[in-house]
Amino acid sequence: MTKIWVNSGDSHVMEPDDLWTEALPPRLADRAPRSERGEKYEVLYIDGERIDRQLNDFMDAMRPPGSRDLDVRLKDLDQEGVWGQLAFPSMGFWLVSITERELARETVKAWNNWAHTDILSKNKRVITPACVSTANIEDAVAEVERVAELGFQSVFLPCSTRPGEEYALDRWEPLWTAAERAGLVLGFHIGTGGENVVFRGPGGAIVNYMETTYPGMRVISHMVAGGALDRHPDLKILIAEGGAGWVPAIGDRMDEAYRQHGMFVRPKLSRLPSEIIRQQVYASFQHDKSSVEIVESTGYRNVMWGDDYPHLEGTYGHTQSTLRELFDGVPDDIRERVTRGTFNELFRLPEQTPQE
Ligand SMILES: CC(C)(COP(=O)(O)O)[C@@H](O)C(=O)NCCC(=O)NCCSC(=O)[C@]1(C)CCC[C@@]2(C)[C@@H]3[C@@H]4C[C@@H]5C[C@]3(C[C@]5(C)O4)[C@H](O)C[C@@H]21
Ligand SMILES: [Mn+2]
Repeated sequence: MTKIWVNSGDSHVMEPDDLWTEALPPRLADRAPRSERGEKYEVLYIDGERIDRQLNDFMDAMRPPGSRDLDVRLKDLDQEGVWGQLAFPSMGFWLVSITERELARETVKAWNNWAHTDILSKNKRVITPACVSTANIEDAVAEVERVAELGFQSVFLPCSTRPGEEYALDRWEPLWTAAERAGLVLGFHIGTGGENVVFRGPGGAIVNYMETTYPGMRVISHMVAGGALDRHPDLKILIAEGGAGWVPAIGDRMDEAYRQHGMFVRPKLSRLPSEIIRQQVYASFQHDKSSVEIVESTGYRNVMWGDDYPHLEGTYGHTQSTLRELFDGVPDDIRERVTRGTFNELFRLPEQTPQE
């Protein structure tokens, strides 16, 4: 049976444990994110703060052979039919929790230098976003300009922000300007920037899974209603791993707010929220049938498949069967759009995806 070749808009690199100890002086490296295996949980330390993270068995469960080895990863990808990946950070996700300016700036720079040297410069199929400081916008702008020169095509940002730092606020404007000017896609990955376990009780595993999806919606409402995307029409944002079926629906609801509460709306927008979403907002999913169905039923086309490799929520080991279930009976142009076209609209891979 011929393979359906796809690009993945949501994958992950697993950083070496000594990334920051190798790159930074001890006075900074000792405060960089590090994880230790506790009795039951992986224990995370960030700038001296201890955070009990994931259940050990949860973390152990997600380990395809190539998680930490690029050459083996490419073999995994050939086996699964994935040509290219936009591979988000793993430990690098926690850099967004650092609020001290120098530590944030230096740990981010070290992460980007590692990704450039060990991933981007060593292969033609896996690219990573760059990290930026969320502690100081000036530093974030400087890093955007630096990584654009190095060939990065996107920037990772957390879906949740600290109170008073919401994305609709003006504080972020220099970063939007720099990212648009550099042509970098803003990649907001779900489950970052806030607590991922907010409910302990019946249904906790599913409730918390949903609780990490909602901040992805909030990113869109802030970036659209706050005017950032209207002011920067060439800026594109990707909500990674949150599914895509709900995107047109929130566009409708924001249009309704824009019209029915027009007397309260500020800033006024040059386009309806749903138009801005259709032109500048992208979303990735792994298994959701609804993410494919809404392309044909609503005409929202910025839907991108993702393998979430090497995470448990991803498709490693069952990618081709997932793709056949998703695209059986789906018109070719929609399958092509979701499996490769949307990715290729946002990112340039040195070597193009093989045709089926
Ligand atoms: C949720 C509980 C504690 C409920 O327990 P109880 O029934 O009350 O005893 C239990 O079921 C559990 O620990 N489950 C493990 C999975 C989990 O932590 N779920 C949280 C919500 S889902 C999530 O946070 C995603 C978005 C999706 C799963 C992978 C995820 C945790 C990843 C994983 C772990 C870590 C966090 C990270 C990036 C990272 C490097 O990879 C994202 O920031 C976030 C992400
Ligand atoms: Mn992911």
